[in-house]
Amino acid sequence: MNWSDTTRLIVATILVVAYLALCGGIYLSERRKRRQALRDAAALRPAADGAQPWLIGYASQTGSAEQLAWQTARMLHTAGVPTRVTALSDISIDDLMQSERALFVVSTYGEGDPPDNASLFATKLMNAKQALSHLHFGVLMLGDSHYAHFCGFGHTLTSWLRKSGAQALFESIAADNGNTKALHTWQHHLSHLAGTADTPDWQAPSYQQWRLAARQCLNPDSAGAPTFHLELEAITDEAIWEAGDLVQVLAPADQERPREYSVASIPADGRVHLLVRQERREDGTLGIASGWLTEQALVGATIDLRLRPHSNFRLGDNQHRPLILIGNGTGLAGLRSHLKARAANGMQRNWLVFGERNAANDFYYRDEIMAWQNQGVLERADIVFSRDQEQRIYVQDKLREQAEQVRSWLAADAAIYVCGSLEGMAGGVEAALTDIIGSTGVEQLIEQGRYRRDVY
Ligand SMILES: Cc1cc2nc3c(=O)[nH]c(=O)nc-3n(C[C@H](O)[C@H](O)[C@H](O)COP(=O)(O)O)c2cc1C
Repeated sequence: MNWSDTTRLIVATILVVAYLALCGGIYLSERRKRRQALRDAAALRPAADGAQPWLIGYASQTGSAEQLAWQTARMLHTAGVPTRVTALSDISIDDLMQSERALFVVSTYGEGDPPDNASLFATKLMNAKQALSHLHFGVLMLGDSHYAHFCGFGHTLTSWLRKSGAQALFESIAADNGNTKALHTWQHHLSHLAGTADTPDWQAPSYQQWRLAARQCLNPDSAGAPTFHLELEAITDEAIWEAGDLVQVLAPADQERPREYSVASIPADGRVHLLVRQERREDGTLGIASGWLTEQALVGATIDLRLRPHSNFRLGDNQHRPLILIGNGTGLAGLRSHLKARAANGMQRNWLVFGERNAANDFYYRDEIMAWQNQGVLERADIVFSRDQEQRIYVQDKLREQAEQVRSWLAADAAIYVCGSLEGMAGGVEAALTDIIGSTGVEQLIEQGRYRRDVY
């Protein structure tokens, strides 16, 4: 064996060992998660006497309703009431026929629409009256009264249950932005039903202090509103999050209404990155939260922030699949965190379809995106600038143009992640996908967890 053969052997051995260590790491982390899930389920297992579990269904986009559903289950469990917690889309008509008591914790999106993980339930079960006279139910409706259809889906669900003959255990409760009084009313009803004394209030979400470490305008001279890249450092606790997660920020001028932003970085960056567009109201004044983050707070200022796990938009089971990442404007934030995670994990089957106005001013993170293309982290990138040519083109037009590619990526088991504006983009993308793979195809993607959205 000559010298270069020995070197090759050493390098090959190191690569094999590194690969085995990586596989081992993934295996251990998956095993930890599985064990935690089993522990959660075991803690809430039905009582041995065969008592009928209460069904607790949640409809949740960004996790608040899901979290409250689990809190509800834990509280009932403590009182000796067995429960079964599940997303609305996983509830069948048989589940409802076999349950005597069901509690629903549901949020609302769009124009009074259900969150994605309830859309199948809404289209398949709620499209007709069912025979549910045996069922007793309670509904906690999460929403935001700034929207025209406040708690719209909660109300639609309540009236469908009533029309189907189910009996309300109490009036459905509307919680405006997680309002503590409404949550207390819900807890009070639960205690009463479970036959326990009122339990202590659930804690209002706690915020941590973060330092605004850097801020940069990404689109000087843009025809659109200024958009900023922000970097924040945790002052107190160690920060834990995953690609796809969100933050909630409290602006000093409005401590009642936190604003949500998608995180644009991964923990390995050491900082939470945000992509924030500066909003201006019609009278020319700055938006409360975006004005605070992009202008009034000085670099070095303390920001009240909390990280929110966004289970619907994390990679989860999709981490081994090819990804089609679609978005516009500040939606690039959520896609960037995924691309960073993919680059760190050596996953190269990624296709970015991103839209903004003009290449000259609005190509956020251009160098990074080009570098990902050169390094092969992005197998394909279609950056669409709507106003760089006579005829406006958008991400949905690009998808239609690339229909064959979309079909071939989906045939290779790809998952689709959409981040950005609800108005125009999200609906346009869904219509394009429906044209390309049919409505049954889209439904199947949703059912398989391969169509995830973080839209606002
Ligand atoms: C893009 C977007 C659209 C929303 N649309 C509505 C709406 O039409 N009506 C409403 O009451 N609340 C609306 N909300 C507020 C959510 O329902 C509310 O924040 C809820 O607590 C989210 O719960 P979740 O984390 O379980 O999804 C909207 C929130 C966002 C971000």
